[in-house]
Amino acid sequence: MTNTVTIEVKRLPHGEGLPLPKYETSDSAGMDLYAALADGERVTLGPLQRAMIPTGLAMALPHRHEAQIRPRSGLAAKNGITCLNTPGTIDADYRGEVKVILVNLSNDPFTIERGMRIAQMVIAPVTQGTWAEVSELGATERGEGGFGSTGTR
Ligand SMILES: O=c1ccn([C@H]2C[C@H](O)[C@@H](COP(=O)(O)OP(=O)(O)OP(=O)(O)O)O2)c(=O)[nH]1
Ligand SMILES: [Mg+2]
Repeated sequence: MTNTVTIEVKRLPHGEGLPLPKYETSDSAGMDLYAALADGERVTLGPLQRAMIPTGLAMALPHRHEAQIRPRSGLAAKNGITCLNTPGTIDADYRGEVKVILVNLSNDPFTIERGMRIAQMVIAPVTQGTWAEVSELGATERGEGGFGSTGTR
């Protein structure tokens, strides 16, 4: 059974008329976010250009949850479009508009219009950490090895 939590959502004026994000299939992890640009407005990203795209939504996530804004693989594979700060973090206490920072990593311009599904949002539980300061950390098999220390094959 899929876990669900209820998310309060407020449509901002420029979000009116767009559907609320939804899961495209029954077991999808992410809901696709729509670009809430004005009717007829176009944002064209040239190579390596970025833009913050409005979603027209503000939300109140449940305590101890976050939303992760992730790229859509189709846009990445076909058009080189990804989220610059992936995964973007939406904090549970954020009440502003959710925005998507897109960047064009291809050599061709890419145009975004109202209603395009530009990214996806995954809801995830959050664990906060508290520090326990020590003078020595416990020994492990890995130790300080990292960054390829185990080889490539
Ligand atoms: O892709 C994103 C990333 C963040 N946010 C919003 C929600 C998030 O709760 C807030 C802060 O994000 P973050 O902590 O990543 O940014 P910051 O640069 O650390 O800003 P702040 O100082 O406001 O925390 O900005 C978005 O709308 N889209
Ligand atoms: Mg922050």
